Amino acid sequence: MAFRSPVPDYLDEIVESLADDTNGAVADYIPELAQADPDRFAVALTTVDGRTYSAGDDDVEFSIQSISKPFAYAAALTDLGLDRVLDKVGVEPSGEAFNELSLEGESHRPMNPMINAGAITTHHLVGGPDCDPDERVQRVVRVFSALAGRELRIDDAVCRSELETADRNLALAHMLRSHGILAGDAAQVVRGYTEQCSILVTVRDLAVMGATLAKGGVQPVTGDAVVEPWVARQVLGVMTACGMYNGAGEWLTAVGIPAKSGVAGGILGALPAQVGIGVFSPRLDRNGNSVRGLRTCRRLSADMGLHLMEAEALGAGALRSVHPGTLPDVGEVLVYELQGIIQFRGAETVLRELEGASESGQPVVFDLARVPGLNDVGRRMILEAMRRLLLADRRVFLVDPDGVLPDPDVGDGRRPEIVPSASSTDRSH
Ligand SMILES: NC(=O)CC[C@H](N)C(=O)O
Repeated sequence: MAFRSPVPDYLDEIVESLADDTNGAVADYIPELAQADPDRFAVALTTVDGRTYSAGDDDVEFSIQSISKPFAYAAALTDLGLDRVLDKVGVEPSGEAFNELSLEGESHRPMNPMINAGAITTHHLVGGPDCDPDERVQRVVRVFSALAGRELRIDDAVCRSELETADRNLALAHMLRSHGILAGDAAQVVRGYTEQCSILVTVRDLAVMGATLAKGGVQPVTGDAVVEPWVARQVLGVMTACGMYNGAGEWLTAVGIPAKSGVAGGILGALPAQVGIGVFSPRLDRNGNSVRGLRTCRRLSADMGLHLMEAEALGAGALRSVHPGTLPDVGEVLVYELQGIIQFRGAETVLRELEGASESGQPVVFDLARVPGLNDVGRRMILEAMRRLLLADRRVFLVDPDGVLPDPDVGDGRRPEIVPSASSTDRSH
């Protein structure tokens, strides 16, 4: 029998075991959402290397609603840069409901882009101040589609229905205009924001979009760099601080997955460097979060250790061994054999070991054959180690069969000498 991964079985089990929780109620302040089938339930998980697992009603589309907020924020950051966005919208949790007019004291900036006041302002920032309103919505749809890796569309019925009852958002927009935060026509901006909220997604779309944030802006299936790494980081930071409205502190400690919910019943999760998560179940709790969606996230966090603050030995053992070896025409060398992804923590163990090593003057070999990659800090720290060794007149060699340290210029034009490998004499681990 063919091997089957237990991951989809695990997701099936979650859906089965939570299916009979019928607590909560579908949102009815948007008439069209009140029509939703309350029993729908789906979960999807996408790894940062692009594999999606899903269970339940994973092909049912629903309107993205407030889950559009982090992605529109990403688009605004991309279009205007951090400073111009921060000028208009803050990054502090409001501790209030999503539709409160939570403005900061002096600046009158909305507290953050995850509440409606901030999201309406953010929508208007997309494309810059001179962007035509329809073009702005098109830009939002394009960015969301690139994140999801497929052409997304707006549900006109949901949009029309919400616009008929949009007094609250219109009021927010007018207040924002009166404070000079919002420049556009209030009705026009609310229309655009509502269209943005009416974009249809499935849990699989959300999981992939979340995985894109978790992967520093690179869509894990298409490989496209949809947003820059600093944008993904900024968005995840804001989701962590403000994503779950008034429950932010409880959520961060108990679940620890940067997340965003929407009133149609969707929840987006994104755990940096690991996974994106999408859940859908229309019955909501008092805060407007999907009841089964929240429980699903709790299960994933508890069962799979998917928690931001989980400090398991990531990057441990970066220095696999230090051992004497020989190189043809060179003779005795000291081999530093590295392994795993090299980040600050791993590189630091290498630097520390070099510091402790005797002043033998022996040539040093950095063996990266077991290193799949270095992040920017890891790369700079290893190159700096090489630079200091070269300055001290040590010969430095690099074993890098996979080219994980391309162009190893140590900063002053000097480079380590490239060798295929050093044969070890006495291996001592
Ligand atoms: N929390 C939500 O999903 C709210 C989104 C909805 N479109 C609104 O603005 O009211």
